[in-house]
Amino acid sequence: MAQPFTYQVSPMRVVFGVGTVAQLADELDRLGISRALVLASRRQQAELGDLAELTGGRVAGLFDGAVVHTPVAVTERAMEIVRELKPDGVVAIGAGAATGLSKAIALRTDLPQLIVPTSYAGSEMTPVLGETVDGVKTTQSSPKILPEAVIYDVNLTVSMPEKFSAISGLNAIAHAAEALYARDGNPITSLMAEEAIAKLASSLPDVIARPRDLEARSDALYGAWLCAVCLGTVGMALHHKLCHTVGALFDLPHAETHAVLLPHTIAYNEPAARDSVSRAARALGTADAADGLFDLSARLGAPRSLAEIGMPEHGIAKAAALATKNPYWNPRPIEESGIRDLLKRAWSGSRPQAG
Ligand SMILES: NC(=O)C1=CN([C@@H]2O[C@H](COP(=O)(O)OP(=O)(O)OC[C@H]3O[C@@H](n4cnc5c(N)ncnc54)[C@H](O)[C@@H]3O)[C@@H](O)[C@H]2O)C=CC1
Ligand SMILES: O=C(O)/C=C\C(=O)CC(=O)O
Repeated sequence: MAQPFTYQVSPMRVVFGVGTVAQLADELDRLGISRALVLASRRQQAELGDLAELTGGRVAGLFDGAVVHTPVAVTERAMEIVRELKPDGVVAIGAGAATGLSKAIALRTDLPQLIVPTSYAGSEMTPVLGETVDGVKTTQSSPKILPEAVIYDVNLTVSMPEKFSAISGLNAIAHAAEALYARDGNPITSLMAEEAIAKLASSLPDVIARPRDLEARSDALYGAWLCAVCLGTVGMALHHKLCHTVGALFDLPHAETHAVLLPHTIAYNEPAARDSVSRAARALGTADAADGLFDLSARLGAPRSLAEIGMPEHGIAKAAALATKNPYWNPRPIEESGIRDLLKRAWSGSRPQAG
């Protein structure tokens, strides 16, 4: 018998393809944006050329100070520019850091947002924003945070360094993997999650081998988009909570933290969500999802230990205590001693175990 479920689709326009950034001016018109604040790094500005030309003159100003984990101090600097220039919309061209800043501005102003993602992080599809103050990330969800439109241009992902592409792809896979056992999961999201994991698991090795291959890049971006839809549709669980806790506490790189922790959090949850986790294994083409993810990381040359990405060993106990203080819903009860053991294994890069 089918499980009862609720399924709600986000009001979001998506344009996907190769060279789609050329449609930026048309998409701005659709949203009624004629004076955009553009959030883009110098590297992206150089890659895109003349932004005034690309947007048909619809630029009020530029801000290139977005950083990972959306610190409120950076948002306040950007808000000064918003108050000064009075733009009628925000355009973020960049990876998750630029998207996070755009969402933080939209939360405060309700300005419409158009996002052009350049990594596989997936924030552009979600009404979720995590903001950081003094090493603590607080996550909230609001319809104001959800971007109105997204242009996925495969060309803009080609410059993503190979190693970061793999790591960012594992961040995306985490969204789909957790969607399979989400409390508010539903059949459509699960179908997308399986397809997403399979697409990324098969395309990421090709992206590493041939980073300029548009077919591999296109498959990876398509998989990342599906993962992002999953994250935008259902709630997060232990894996995301743990990443946010250790990421903000020790200022760890976001996607790398996901890549290291994913096999361990999936192993922890597997005894309580066998059917869902077996769908992830099927998508990976392995008998065991946690082992399959651990092996995929090795194959992609992604980091496999928290030590390697800068977490101090003495931080394990503090992180376990913090992660269990205000936990997200999770299929398996979140127990501090179990999480401490999980973090010990992830810190040293040991093979995942249910614990
Ligand atoms: N709220 C949400 O739903 C989500 C939020 N996030 C947030 O996004 C942030 C992480 O985003 P990421 O994309 O992982 O990292 P990021 O935005 O920090 O970018 C990482 C690095 O990759 C480089 N890069 C990205 N795309 C590139 C390209 N095409 N060519 C060359 N270099 C490129 C960037 O310049 C940067 O140096 C975090 O703050 C995280 O919390 C991530 C996923 C979902
Ligand atoms: O961890 C993720 O990839 C998903 C959500 C967030 O990063 C939340 C945020 O900090 O914006």
